[in-house]
Amino acid sequence: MRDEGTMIKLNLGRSTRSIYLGLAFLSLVLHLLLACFCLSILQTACVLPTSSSSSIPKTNIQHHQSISQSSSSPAASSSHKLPTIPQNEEQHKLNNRPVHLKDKHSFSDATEREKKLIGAGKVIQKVKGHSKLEALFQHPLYNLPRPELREDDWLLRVKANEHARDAGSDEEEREEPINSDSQWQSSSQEGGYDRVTWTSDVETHPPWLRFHLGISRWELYNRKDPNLAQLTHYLATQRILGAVQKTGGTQLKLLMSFPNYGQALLKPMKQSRDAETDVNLFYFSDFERHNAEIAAFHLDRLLGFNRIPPVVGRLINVTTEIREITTDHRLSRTFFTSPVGNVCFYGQCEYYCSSEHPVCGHPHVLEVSLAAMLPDLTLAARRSWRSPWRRAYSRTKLAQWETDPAYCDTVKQTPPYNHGTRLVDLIDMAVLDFLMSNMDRHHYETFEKFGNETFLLHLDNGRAFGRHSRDEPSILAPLQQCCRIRRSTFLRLRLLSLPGFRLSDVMRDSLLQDPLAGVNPLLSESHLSALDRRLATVLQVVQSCRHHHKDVIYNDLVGYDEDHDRWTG
Ligand SMILES: Nc1ncnc2c1ncn2[C@@H]1O[C@H](COP(=O)(O)OP(=O)(O)OP(=O)(O)O)[C@@H](O)[C@H]1O
Ligand SMILES: [Mn+2]
Repeated sequence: MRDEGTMIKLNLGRSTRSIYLGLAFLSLVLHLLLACFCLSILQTACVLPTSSSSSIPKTNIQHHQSISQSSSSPAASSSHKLPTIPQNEEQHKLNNRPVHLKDKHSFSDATEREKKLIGAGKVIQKVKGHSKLEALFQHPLYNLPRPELREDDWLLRVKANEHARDAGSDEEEREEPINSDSQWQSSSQEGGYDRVTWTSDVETHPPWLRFHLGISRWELYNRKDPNLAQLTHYLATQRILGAVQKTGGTQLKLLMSFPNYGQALLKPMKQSRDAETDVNLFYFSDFERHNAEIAAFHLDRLLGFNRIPPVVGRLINVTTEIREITTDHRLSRTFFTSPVGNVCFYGQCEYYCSSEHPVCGHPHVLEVSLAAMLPDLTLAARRSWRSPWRRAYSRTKLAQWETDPAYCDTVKQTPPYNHGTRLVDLIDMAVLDFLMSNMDRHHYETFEKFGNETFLLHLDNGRAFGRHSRDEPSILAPLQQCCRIRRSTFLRLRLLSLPGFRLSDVMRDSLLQDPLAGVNPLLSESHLSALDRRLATVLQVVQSCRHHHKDVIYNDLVGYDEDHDRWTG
């Protein structure tokens, strides 16, 4: 029995061992199969997103996909060169920001959101290859020879520092902070500001300062200046140190300050993007729109004017970035929590500053526009000019230009419109305003330093883009009544009416560069197509002028190749 027992045990032992061996072999084969299977799946998964991202992003999701490939784009990488942006700080702030982006893929970590905040459009253009926007800016009409600038054609120059020998300063130790008599030294004693470490060497200047130093007699910025992208990135990402109400003007706006003395003018989102202005509301009662400020900057740049300070969209936290840091009691007093738990405020101003017209976070996050501030008035005084075609700002009265068909003859004889380019500059502004349906251009400004020989600043565009279903022909009155237009403007307008450069298309492309484009398109399709319709109207008015008058075209392009004229239509 014992032997039998041992036999059985031995037999059992042998068969168990072979069963184990078999099982081990099976599991090995299965593992191998599994590994092969996984590998093949992983490969497909890696290929898929690349192929789908080669198309023009149309939805939010596709948009984010193409942005997520942006880490190596020049826009993104150049931003790392900025000396003033502490990366950790930005990440920290972004991490604290409640997410309300419609990012279905939601890897939604700080880096993703940061990528969204830096020039998304640059990436989109890359993915698309040769975009209409790129083609437009490569056209000769956007690369005309620039007038040679003399010393007094610059708005500001860094004061030569007698003690610091800047010439050929290749030793780093020599980079001293600007001395106390420097015009760039701020008198502000508030805490939190970075120690000023910039010198007369441009490389050390923060983007806002480079913007100020780049303002010339003929334009606010050079479109090709790489500092432009750095400035918008700066406005979109810098830590907010201060927020106070800006006085002057009628509606609520805030002056925001950043660690290295940069400042921006903030206009908050008050209505949804698609809300059309009530037809029964007079133009002077209309709300201001943050997206109109952003879109106006892009449109002005597309028209080749470069007369609007750069404006960028941003999501801010009204609690941590306004309420908790403001020193403005008139502002902080107006904060409250709405019935649904959103943090709101209304500030103190002439129009719409009441609890019936609150600006509300969601519950803390608010869309705003941030415009780069112009140099302080003590450094660069500006003159405000009343527009000859100013509206009556009355429910009953009409202005003279609305009833007098020969009004322009009077204007043409009145200084400064009787000399130089002032009249055609005003007409440029009328074209811009008609395209975006801005009826609120009561004044315009110029820099005092340049006298009458200079460009016109197109500030305050918050009431543009209110209605897309209607056009307002009276905005074109200066063009219609004077029948005069700059040749460069006319040729660019004609170019923008061609399918290859269509205004609505380049505008859509350009607006994709704004960080808020990742939240919602900055202009609805109806507003974009209104631009094409209005452009056609402008060209018709010029056409009809040319039928009835001589001297319609003011030739500011002497020597410009006529072939380009023919080529653009
Ligand atoms: N980017 C800027 N930098 C410096 N100053 C600016 C800037 N934008 C506007 N301003 C100044 O602030 C003033 C008020 O701004 P804005 O015109 O946008 O406000 P508003 O409330 O719409 O004014 P209004 O009711 O008079 O139209 C302007 O007259 C202008 O002088
Ligand atoms: Mn205004």
